[in-house]
Amino acid sequence: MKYDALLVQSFGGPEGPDDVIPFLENVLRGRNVPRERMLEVAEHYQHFGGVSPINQQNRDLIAALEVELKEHGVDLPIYWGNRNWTPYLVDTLQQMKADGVGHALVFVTSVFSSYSGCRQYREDTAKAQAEIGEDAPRCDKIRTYFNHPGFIETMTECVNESLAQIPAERRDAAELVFTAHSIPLGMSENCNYVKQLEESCRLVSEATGHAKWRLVYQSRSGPPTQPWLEPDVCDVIRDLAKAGASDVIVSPIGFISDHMEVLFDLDTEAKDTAAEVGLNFIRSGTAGVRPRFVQMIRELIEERLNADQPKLAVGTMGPSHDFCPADCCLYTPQRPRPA
Ligand SMILES: C=CC1=C(C)c2cc3[nH]c(cc4nc(cc5[nH]c(cc1n2)c(C)c5CCC(=O)O)C(CCC(=O)O)=C4C)c(C)c3C=C
Ligand SMILES: [Fe+2]
Ligand SMILES: [Fe+2]
Repeated sequence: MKYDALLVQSFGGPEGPDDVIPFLENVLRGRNVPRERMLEVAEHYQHFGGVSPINQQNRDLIAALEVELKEHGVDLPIYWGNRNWTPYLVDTLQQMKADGVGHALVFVTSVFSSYSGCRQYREDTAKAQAEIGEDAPRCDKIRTYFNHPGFIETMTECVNESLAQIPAERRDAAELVFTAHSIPLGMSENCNYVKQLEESCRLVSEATGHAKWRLVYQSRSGPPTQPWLEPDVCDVIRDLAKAGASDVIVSPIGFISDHMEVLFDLDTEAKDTAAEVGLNFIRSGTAGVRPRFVQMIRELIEERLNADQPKLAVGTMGPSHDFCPADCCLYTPQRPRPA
């Protein structure tokens, strides 16, 4: 297939204190999340000067990708558009149209398939295209990469670096805890989020040779009455300490960069919890601009440009679909019944 550009589609984040509340209002529009939770999360951002690192991380990823594509003769300009903050997707698509882009490949920064990480990005695109009108660039999302060797090797490298920080005599007993964004059970029922996460964790654990792992969740935002994926990382840290563990490695496999949910929910909250209960806490890295990860994105682009290119996947689930079926990652939130 012929494409004229790569679009990096992401979440967006505030770039200063005054951006925080309007950004969170964008994130939570139409969501069943108590206002108190929004204000609590706002405090996390204000802790860091109201600046989310996610935007700079996306700029860094794009710069690394530009070099990677050039070095391998892939001639595609790269654009960047967000859901919740500038540069907004609609403005980016408008610019792409002005630059003569007719058909773009899209790399979405969410790894695992869910409404928020898959379908909502496609809905964002359709909405922006409708606003622009008939000549809006066509956009094809690149398949999910949870079992691409480039993602698994990158996360394995991160976990191996963490294991190496634990004294050899304690290493085998260390608890490897993979984390991902919690989502409402009603959302997880209609997608392969948990299944894909379990497969990625299993593959990374196998590649590291460290069998003592579990998958837990973080960053829950729903009201207490709504069931979300559990257990929560901080509860698990407390339980592990009670059970006599000494070392815990926390690997945020659900995220590709150290954005606010990693810096606050793990590096602040989970780390403090571990300190309280006397556990040695090691936070493992995210993919960021690690070379194998950037190479993976180039490989995913090349397999779409060239039908002869192999579609790489490890484990038992095979490469995911290039085009999402009509019912992919559907979610219709249940509104709480009036009292
Ligand atoms: C109903 C589900 C979700 C609510 C409510 C929610 C609130 C919320 N999220 C953030 C910040 C981030 N969320 C990110 C990704 C993300 N969020 C959900 C679900 C809900 N979030 C999903 C399923 C995903 C996709 C999985 C993933 O990408 O990890 C991200 C990461 C974006 C990225 O890396 O591209 C951030 C950051 C806030 C501040 C918030 C409100 C309280
Ligand atoms: Fe989220
Ligand atoms: Fe999907």
